[in-house]
Amino acid sequence: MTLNELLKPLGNEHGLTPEQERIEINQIDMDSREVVSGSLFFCIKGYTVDGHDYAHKAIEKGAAAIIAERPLDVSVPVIVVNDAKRSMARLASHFYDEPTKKFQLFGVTGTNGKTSTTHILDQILRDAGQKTGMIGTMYTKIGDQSYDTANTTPESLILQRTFNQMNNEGVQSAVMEVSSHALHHGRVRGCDFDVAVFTNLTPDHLDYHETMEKYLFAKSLLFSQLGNTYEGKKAVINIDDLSGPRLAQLTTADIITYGIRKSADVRALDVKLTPEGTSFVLNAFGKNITVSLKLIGLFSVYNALAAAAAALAAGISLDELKKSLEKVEGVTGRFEPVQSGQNFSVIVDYAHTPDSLQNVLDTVAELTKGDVTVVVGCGGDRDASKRPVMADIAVKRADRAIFTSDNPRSEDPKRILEDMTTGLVADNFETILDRKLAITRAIEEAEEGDVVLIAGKGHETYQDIGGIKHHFDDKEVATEAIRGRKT
Ligand SMILES: CC(=O)N[C@H]1[C@@H](OP(=O)(O)OP(=O)(O)OC[C@H]2O[C@@H](n3ccc(=O)[nH]c3=O)[C@H](O)[C@@H]2O)O[C@H](CO)[C@@H](O)[C@@H]1O[C@H](C)C(=O)N[C@@H](C)C(=O)N[C@H](CCC(=O)O)C(=O)O
Ligand SMILES: Nc1ncnc2c1ncn2[C@@H]1O[C@H](COP(=O)(O)OP(=O)(O)OP(=O)(O)O)[C@@H](O)[C@H]1O
Ligand SMILES: N[C@H](CCC[C@H](N)C(=O)O)C(=O)O
Ligand SMILES: [Mg+2]
Repeated sequence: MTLNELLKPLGNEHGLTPEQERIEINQIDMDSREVVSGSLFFCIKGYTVDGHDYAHKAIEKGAAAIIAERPLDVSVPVIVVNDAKRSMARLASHFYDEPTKKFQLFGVTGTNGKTSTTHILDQILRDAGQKTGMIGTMYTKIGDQSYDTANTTPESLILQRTFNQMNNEGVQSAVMEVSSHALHHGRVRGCDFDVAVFTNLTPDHLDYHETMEKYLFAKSLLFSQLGNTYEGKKAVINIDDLSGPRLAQLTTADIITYGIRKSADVRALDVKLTPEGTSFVLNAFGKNITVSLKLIGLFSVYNALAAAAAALAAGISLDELKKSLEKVEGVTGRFEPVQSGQNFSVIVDYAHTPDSLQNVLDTVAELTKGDVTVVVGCGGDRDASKRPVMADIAVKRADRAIFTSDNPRSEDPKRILEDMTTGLVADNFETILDRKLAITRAIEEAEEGDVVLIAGKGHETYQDIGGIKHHFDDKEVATEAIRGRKT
């Protein structure tokens, strides 16, 4: 594609000579280390460094033109824009010929349940015979091939590149998690969502968004960018959540509500929770069907409803989706039991917000007669306001809490534990900084019928201490501790 053709979405006035307009662009990049001969390089101001400082490196590697937010004294054409990130999102979708217009795109946002909901929806779509793509916290997946990702929702350029690959590989539907950071940063600008799903909104990321109002505002961008009703776009909204009705007001798309407590288009009635699974009557647009899930807890019913409503929005039949819901297995690291022949339960879960910890502890309490010990910490360089709240939930809803390190990142792990426990009035907790020791202690002291809930890191296979990722897997450590017990 020529530079002139590539720049079309930005308007026509770039001050380029006819010769510069004809420059052939064969790749677009935001990382100088990936630039090849003929790349267009975007200078992005990051949190750590400023991409403008890497323009020279990019040119050394063959960049043919630069998009920047200020003029640069370099040997290749520089197109100056007000906001390089926004321009990148628009140009990336154009460069790859608007890939998301060519398949069905589902976006799932909300504080908790995005990964779980996307996995359930993916199962339903696959069972309906579709080739699917997935983008989220755990990986990017195209068909059966998965790729590592650094973010829950990657930067626009990486997103559009991935969508292009999905398109080339014949993907019919893609399901993605859309984080509030991504919405606020404009990473999903240029994504043509067909169905947007809202799970819930509870406190998290307030270091970044500052207030719940601003956090909701960021989430709402997914719904306000959904387009108008004539395009058949659908907004799938949890109407039991306090923010649900507000989001419904912020979109002109068709609305499909789901929930349990209130009247909704897609509703679960007569919910029965057991340690083995969950059953309910699924009432969808007036039609009833019974569903038995292998998934545990009321929150899983919400995730199943969200996925079911999105699938119905996309034309999947109720009978088809019932079959998928009944076979869907839990996602790695989400309420996942660790079994090594012991006579007590060990559950690894990814609860890292107050609401998810509360939900999971309530679920455990409801399903068990024994004592519950929770092992939990809070991540460093993340919302510190949730630390005392999570500690308070832990001591109130478990019989005993062991507070430990999560991913301290650049913070002093002792300080994080102090943030959690200073002012905590309770006598049923202790702090053990070393996560392995904390898990081992909880498991060594468990008695028959008890539950040990290891929360916060779920599927993660590392612990980030001071920016270095050490191998750490809660499930591995728990299995080792169970095997090491004398009885
Ligand atoms: C705070 C934040 O959002 N950071 C994101 C940001 O990193 P950054 O600002 O530090 O980037 P930087 O290193 O300063 O680089 C700036 C620019 O210089 C370029 N560069 C850099 C070095 C070089 O040699 N050459 C070069 O060209 C970089 O490619 C980049 O374009 O841009 C990176 C590339 O896109 C992201 O991976 C990174 O996410 C980090 C990993 C992160 O932790 N983000 C969190 C806050 C986040 O976004 N989380 C949400 C999920 C939240 C949730 O709901 O749970 C998510 O969607 O992941
Ligand atoms: N619908 C829900 N409501 C409340 N808590 C939930 C819900 N679904 C899952 N959880 C809890 O939240 C944890 C994380 O779930 P999941 O990974 O699906 O969320 P997520 O929104 O993808 O999180 P992240 O923001 O890290 O990507 C689970 O381990 C469980 O404890
Ligand atoms: N996507 C979440 C993951 C948190 C996981 C937890 N283990 C932590 O490190 O805080 C975040 O970036 O806030
Ligand atoms: Mg996720």
